Amino acid sequence: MTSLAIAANALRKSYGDKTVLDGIDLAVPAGSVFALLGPNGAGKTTAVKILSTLITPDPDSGELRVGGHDVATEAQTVRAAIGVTGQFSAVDGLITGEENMLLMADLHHLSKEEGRRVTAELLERFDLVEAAKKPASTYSGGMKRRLDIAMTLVGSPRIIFLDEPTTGLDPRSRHTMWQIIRELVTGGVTVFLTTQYLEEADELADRIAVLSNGKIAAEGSAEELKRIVPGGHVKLRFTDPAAYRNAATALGDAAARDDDALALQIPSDGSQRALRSLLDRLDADGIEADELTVHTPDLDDVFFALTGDTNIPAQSAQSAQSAQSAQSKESVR
Ligand SMILES: Nc1ncnc2c1ncn2[C@@H]1O[C@H](COP(=O)(O)OP(=O)(O)OP(=O)(O)O)[C@@H](O)[C@H]1O
Repeated sequence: MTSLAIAANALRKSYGDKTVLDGIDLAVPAGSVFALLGPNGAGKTTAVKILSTLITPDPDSGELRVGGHDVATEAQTVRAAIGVTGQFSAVDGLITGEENMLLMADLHHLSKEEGRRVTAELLERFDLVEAAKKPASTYSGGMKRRLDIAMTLVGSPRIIFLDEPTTGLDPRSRHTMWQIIRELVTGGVTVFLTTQYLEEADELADRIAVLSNGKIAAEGSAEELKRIVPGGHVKLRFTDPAAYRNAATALGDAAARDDDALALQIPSDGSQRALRSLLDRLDADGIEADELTVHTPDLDDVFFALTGDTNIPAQSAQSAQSAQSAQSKESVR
């Protein structure tokens, strides 16, 4: 069984009479990327601050373990196991990038020699060698984020919290940051990421939780989440007009026709059961499509459905568990 890097049970936080986190559960397997997705003010930073021991949850919260340690009673041990970067960056703009790194090495009680070695290695890894002797205030947004992560890595954390790591970055810097995050995970680090960017969660996260009104409105892999909103369909393409007409007749009103493209579109959640039933119907009439494509809605659809004012119900715990991850976004037969 995979061990959990982060396990939160009924996590609650209120400010006065404003409930920010209304009893959320989190389970993040070690070595995975977990994305907490939510609109502005949803409580993402609050969750990161609690998990990283910067603030305490409400007393009626359940158990909260990070790196196997109880956040309430073993905060020091938790702090030693984690790294945090993001909106409350530790970068000091008045000193150089290298000095920031060396300061961090001091804080982690590395020897002078070891501190210099680790600093040089990380500056190299994050492409900051040229800028190393310049004040960090002169760095671009992307360079500051890279320095911030490099500083976090001085302590060799096993769990890293990245609070909106690419907000405000240009596309190239964003892709560099994604690459850095992927490499961290390859090295066995667990990444807890908050983001407002659906694309980012889709690119990086093994599991995504959508935070809305203080609750986890849905949780699953990107593919699982896409399947809980309407808009999914199966497309059948034909090259033979006769086969197309046969299929259109066999499926009747269930299929939307595109006579020019010889394509039929059938609403479907893309589940194995739905596909089997469709294929059975086609087989029964001896119809063979030249191409079958499953289209699932994208994460934007999910996000707006779950965080906006719509009639999509919140995902039940049971459907979250039973959602299958085998379905790829575009599975072509
Ligand atoms: N110290 C505080 N006192 C009172 N209210 C607070 C405090 N910190 C956060 N809040 C409120 O809690 C809510 C959640 O804030 P939080 O920063 O966690 O949201 P977020 O999802 O990270 O948003 P963003 O994407 O804008 O950073 C907001 O309404 C915020 O105003």
